[in-house]
Amino acid sequence: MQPYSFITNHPLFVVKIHKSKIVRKESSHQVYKVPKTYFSRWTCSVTPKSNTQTTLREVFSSEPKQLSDQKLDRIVCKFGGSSLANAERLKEVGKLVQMQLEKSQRYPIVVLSAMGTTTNELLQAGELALKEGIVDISSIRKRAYLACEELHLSKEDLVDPLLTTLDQLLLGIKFIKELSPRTKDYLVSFGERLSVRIFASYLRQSEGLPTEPFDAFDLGFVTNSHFTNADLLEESFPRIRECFERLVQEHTLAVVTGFIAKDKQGNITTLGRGGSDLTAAALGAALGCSEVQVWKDVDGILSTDPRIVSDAIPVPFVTFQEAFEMAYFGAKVLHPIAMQPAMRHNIPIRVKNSYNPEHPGTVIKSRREHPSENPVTAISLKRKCHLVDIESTRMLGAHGFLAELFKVFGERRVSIDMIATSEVSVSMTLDPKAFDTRDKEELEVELSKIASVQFSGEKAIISLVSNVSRSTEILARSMQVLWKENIDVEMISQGASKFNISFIVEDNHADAAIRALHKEFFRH
Ligand SMILES: Nc1ncnc2c1ncn2[C@@H]1O[C@H](COP(=O)(O)OP(=O)(O)O)[C@@H](O)[C@H]1O
Ligand SMILES: N[C@@H](CC(=O)OP(=O)(O)O)C(=O)O
Repeated sequence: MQPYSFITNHPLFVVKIHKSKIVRKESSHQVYKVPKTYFSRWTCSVTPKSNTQTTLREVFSSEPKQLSDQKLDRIVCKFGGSSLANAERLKEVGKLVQMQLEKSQRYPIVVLSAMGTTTNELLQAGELALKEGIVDISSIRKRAYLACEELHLSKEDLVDPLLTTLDQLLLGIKFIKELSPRTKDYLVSFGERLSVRIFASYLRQSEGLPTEPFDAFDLGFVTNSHFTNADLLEESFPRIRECFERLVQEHTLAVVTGFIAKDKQGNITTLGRGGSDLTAAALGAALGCSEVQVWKDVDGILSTDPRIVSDAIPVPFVTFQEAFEMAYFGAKVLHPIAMQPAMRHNIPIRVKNSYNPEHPGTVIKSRREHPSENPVTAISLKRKCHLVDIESTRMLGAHGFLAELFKVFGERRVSIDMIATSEVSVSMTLDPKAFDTRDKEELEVELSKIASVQFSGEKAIISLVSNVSRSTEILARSMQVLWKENIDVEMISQGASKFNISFIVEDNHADAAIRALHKEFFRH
């Protein structure tokens, strides 16, 4: 089928419309070239549902919908693991979904992560099977069974088939002694696949809602094969739209797995930790929804990590770029890439608290209507980064040095976060998540061919997401504060991003630095 094809819901015919000149003639289908006045560049195949005299003209008597520009008058509501810890929380989330339904009179599209810490437990179970030869899914089984019992659902039909397959997968890991990134993705997919089935069943049986669970890969989510951190392919967007229109009726409340997708070979992939936010934003963008709501356990995006500063305050508004900088530089609250589809299609994201639904939370939009008085919007922290100091062994100013350097990192898919250069030396920080000991050894060997290299671990990047047009003030106040705290700044990056000023400090000074800076900009 062509990517843009869709099926109309005519009562008398199954009508498949294809954006192509020629449609393969299937035995049971009559193929019609539709008159230009109805669908320019569209052809269709029509299968009568029953013996009927209805003419084609009647089938196409209404104006065709323009698939690509059409907006869907629904919102996407994503609930993360922190909102789905147990049966009680699932009931609360059920209430929030009903509230949304009453408010808008439209079924929201619900995206769910795995319940609580299931993803971590699945990964631990994989490691245990690999390293100790022990197959143990008791914590995962217990959570799923407890939820079924408390929600009065039959565990035999709902979760047992998935748990049996999970058991077999772990046995496979134990015997084959292999836990490749591909297997890891298959392993963690059980978390989201369990949660959507339990929640959809609960809403259907207890609340009488027309709910159906969907695995995101059945709704068109296609990625490349970078297992554990796969990129959503552009072709997913028209596919999602086509699948959604075909599989989800107007009166269906769809509950979709976050985080997981499939590659073109049909292997299950994941979008990176926290990737359900991206699933929600991609669905919202593909379907032209009016809003994407991301429900967490905090009152929106806070001025800094609440685990370091307990009185961090909610930020009512941030731009997409600011949210991206925050997320990329460590604020765990949102997946860094999630902003991209929403930003491209100009769909606002609202971060809300499922434990405090009355709070307005944070709105993320393209543009700020009024400049904020505070030059700093929020402070984020990325810990345990590696700092690499590289000095060219070639003569001063040799061209192509930086290009060669970046090629070494690019080939190993190691991303560089911050960078500072002088004539012959370069210092950079590396994302700890995309970098392991083997990468380090390989990088050392390759880089030593063109430069002298020194790695030092245990660094932290502190990022002030801010109005950079006030950078002199921000830098002066920040340096003063850090100087008083006796904290050395090892590197500064300012100016490259219009929304971010970053400093490198020793990791063991990071908490003190964040507290001092937060006090200076938010609590003075
Ligand atoms: N700047 C920040 N604003 C809000 N939350 C933050 C921030 N930085 C870190 N966090 C942490 O992010 C958590 C929410 O993200 P996460 O656990 O991924 O939610 P979920 O699993 O519900 O998607 C919060 O509980 C909070 O501890
Ligand atoms: N369950 C996955 C995906 C996810 O997005 O989770 P959460 O929404 O709870 O951050 C993870 O733990 O990474």
